[in-house]
Parts: sequence; structure tokens; C-alpha cells
Amino acid sequence: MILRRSASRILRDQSTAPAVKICGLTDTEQALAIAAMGADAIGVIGVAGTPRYLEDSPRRGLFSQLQLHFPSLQRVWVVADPSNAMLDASLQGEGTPTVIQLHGQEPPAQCQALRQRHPEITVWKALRLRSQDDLHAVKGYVQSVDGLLLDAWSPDQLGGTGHRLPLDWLAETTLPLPWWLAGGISAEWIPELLDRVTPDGLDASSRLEVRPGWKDLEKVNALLSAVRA
Ligand SMILES: O=C(O)c1ccccc1NCC(=O)[C@H](O)[C@H](O)COP(=O)(O)O
Repeated sequence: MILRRSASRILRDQSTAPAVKICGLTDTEQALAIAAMGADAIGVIGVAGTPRYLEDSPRRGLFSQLQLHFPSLQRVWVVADPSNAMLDASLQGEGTPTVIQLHGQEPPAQCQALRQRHPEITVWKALRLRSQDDLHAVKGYVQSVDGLLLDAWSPDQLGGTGHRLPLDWLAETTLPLPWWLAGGISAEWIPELLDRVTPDGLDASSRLEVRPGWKDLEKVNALLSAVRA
């Protein structure tokens, strides 16, 4: 594998708990409740036509409330192959995100261009891994993004599938950027997961849901407790 473990490259000390992002929120009260439980980041989906998509006005309302009550929490807007116009508009006015998560086919140059146009924003690139070899793509993004999100690949959905990456693919690997592990994360997987991999953050969505976009707050709390145990 291209990026082997090396002491100087480990970005998160293994003794500290990874950050937790809860993704796919559609309701402001749920988002505030999850922030109050201690989540580090809340994600809202900006991909129209997907089941957790939140339109402009409610997204701004949700992000505004988070900004007001939990100013240090990361407000993540998940988009796929966005136009410049869509991004520029979303970063103006009330209820802006602090992080743009690029979840489509965005090449490094597009990520870099976004960072140059909006230096105030944090840019994460999601890589949906079909095989361990897909980790080679990481090299291309090192100078172009602030962080990576490694997610499971699915032929018919961009994200929120509940599919898990094999931990073997990541167990002997360290990455040159802060990285989040996504895909099928829930409380009962945490002991094995944290025993084998050392991501800077964990991103969870569908396995914590009652239905797409609506979280079971007990499952969210159980995940946060398991990560911090
Ligand atoms: O979650 C969605 O519905 C979604 C739709 C379109 C693009 C991306 C999407 N989700 C991205 C995420 O960051 C999810 O949290 C990630 O895929 C993990 O989801 P899950 O496996 O359900 O925990």
C-alpha cells in the first residue's frame, strides 16, 4: 500500500478518541439534540434527488441554529459535482457551512480551485473505495483538500448506504491528511474498529436512523458513548 504507517505521519494520537460526525440530518431540533450530546460535526445532504436531501431554506435554518448554539461544531454540507454558482451562493448569507464535503467525481484541480475561491472554507474530499487499490487516489488530493472521507462504494447510491469498508484495507495504512472513516458505522462496531484503525474522525448516518433523514437519538448517543468509552 502506498502510504504506510510512519510515526511522523500519524495525525491523531491513538490514545485520543476520534471526532464524530453525524450525517444526513434534516431536522433542526434533531441536529441541536445531537450537537448537545457532543457530536463534533453535523452533516446535511445537498444532493438533490437523494432521500436525505435538504433544500436551501431549511438547510440555512438548521446551520444558523447550530452556529448560534454550538459555534465550534463543524457544519458540513455534502455535495456531489457542484457548480461554482451553487457553491458560491451557499457560502453567502445566513446559515453557511464551515466544511464542504465533495462526494462526487471531483478531481484534485476542482477541489483546489474551490479552496482558492473560498479560503475561508474547509474542503473534504470523499473517496468511495471499491478496492484497496483505490487508496492510491489519495496522493492526488494531498495538496488540494484539508481532509479525506473514506466511504464504501455502492453502484447505485453515492452515500448513506450502511455498507462497510473492510478494516483490513486501512489497518496498516496511515494517510498524509486528516481522514474520516464512513460507511455503516454504529455503536456495536466501535470496539473492533478502533482496535484496528486510527481515523481522525468517524462519520455515521443510516445505521442510526428510524428512516432516511430521521435519527434514532438513542443510537446516536450509544455511538458517541462507545467512541468516548
Ligand atoms: O447520505 C446520503 O444520503 C448521501 C447522499 C448523497 C451523497 C452522499 C451522501 N452521504 C454521505 C455521507 O457522508 C454519509 O454519512 C456516508 O456515506 C456514510 O453513510 P452510512 O454508511 O449510512 O453511515
